[in-house]
Amino acid sequence: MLKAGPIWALGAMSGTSLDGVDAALVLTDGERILDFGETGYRPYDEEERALIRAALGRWPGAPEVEMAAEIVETAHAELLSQFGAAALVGFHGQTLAHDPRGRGTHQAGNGAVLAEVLGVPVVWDFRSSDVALGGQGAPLAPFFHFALAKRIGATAPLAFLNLGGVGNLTWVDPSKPGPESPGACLAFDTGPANAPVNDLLRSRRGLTQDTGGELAASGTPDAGIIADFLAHPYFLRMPPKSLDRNDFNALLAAVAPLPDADAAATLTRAAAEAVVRGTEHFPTPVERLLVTGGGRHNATLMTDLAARLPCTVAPVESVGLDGDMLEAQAFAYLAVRVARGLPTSGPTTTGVMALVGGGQISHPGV
Ligand SMILES: Nc1ncnc2c1ncn2[C@@H]1O[C@H](COP(=O)(O)OP(=O)(O)OP(=O)(O)O)[C@@H](O)[C@H]1O
Ligand SMILES: CC(=O)N[C@H]1[C@@H]2OC[C@@H](O2)[C@@H](O)[C@@H]1O[C@H](C)C(=O)O
Repeated sequence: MLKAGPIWALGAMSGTSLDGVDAALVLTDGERILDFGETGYRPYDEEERALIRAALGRWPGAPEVEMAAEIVETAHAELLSQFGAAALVGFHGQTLAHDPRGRGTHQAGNGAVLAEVLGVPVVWDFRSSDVALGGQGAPLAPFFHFALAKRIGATAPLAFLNLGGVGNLTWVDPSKPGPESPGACLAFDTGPANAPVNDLLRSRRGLTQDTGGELAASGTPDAGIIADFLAHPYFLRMPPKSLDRNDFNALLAAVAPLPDADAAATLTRAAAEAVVRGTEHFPTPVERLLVTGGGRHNATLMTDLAARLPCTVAPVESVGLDGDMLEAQAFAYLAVRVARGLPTSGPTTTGVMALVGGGQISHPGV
């Protein structure tokens, strides 16, 4: 087991929006964050993205999954081998299917392969043991969010919102001693965030995203579709709770008859409303919501949120953090926690029965 004391760990995340791999160095002892280091990004090209997309919703054993895993491993090896100083790697992989109370959760990419290529220990498969112990296996960033709240000197409860393919919220109380302390964190997925609008732009216009939320800004949200969406039982379910990228495909189907701009406006407003519903589960109100993930670049989504929430809504850059790299940094931090035998999730972040340290460690040459 890793001894106490800070090390530079390299985290890597390939998120549900399928844009590419983010990587970032963090100096941490698995409790405190002492510094942030170099970052990098390796986009998937069109062919790679199409092959990963073809594996979504499939499980190990399917040829599409093997193909996706190879792409994920190669992209990570290319990106991570450019970093020098890491003593440990945290490799999330690419979620292809997530069904925690059914077939489980699967992130493509084998950490043992990466450990060989990189010549350093790799922590990976972060979600399976949480699911095996009755948890959702997601979200896992909350313990890192707690450490971030401490690092920025927060003393009152605040929330982090990640707007990736799916959205997730973490409420944290930084006055508690650690993320595993009772009452320190509450976390859950809010609903679809960028994934539906990306899928719309891809199918209607051959684009990857609604840059700046400009198309959505030029349309009118369909109130009936949003009301139907918000009637989904997911929003009333008590957290912790998590989602698969494709759990809300019905929303995308519902906007099919609308013109492009109205469809984009509807999907964007739905993402914002899902977050608002999420905040209703907070144990206490927060004064600020710090937004990370690519959706913070979507001005329409950010305006929709600010107009509907009683607190300050600001990108994490407002407190000196990097919203494009936060999740990669999270997996660097979590890797050190795994290596030190510290928990990475608990009953209030994933609904797991007890505190659990997810992840297996692969060493090179073994
Ligand atoms: N300038 C922009 N304007 C609008 N949307 C943007 C912009 N930049 C990024 N995005 C959105 O953010 C997405 C990428 O976000 P991010 O990298 O946080 O997602 P992810 O990490 O793949 O997802 P997850 O957190 O669900 O795993 C893009 O696919 C796009 O939808
Ligand atoms: C199963 C899975 O990969 N979930 C992702 C996804 O993307 C956002 C949201 O859904 C969150 O639950 C999670 O990722 C972040 C990094 C997390 O685990 O905190």
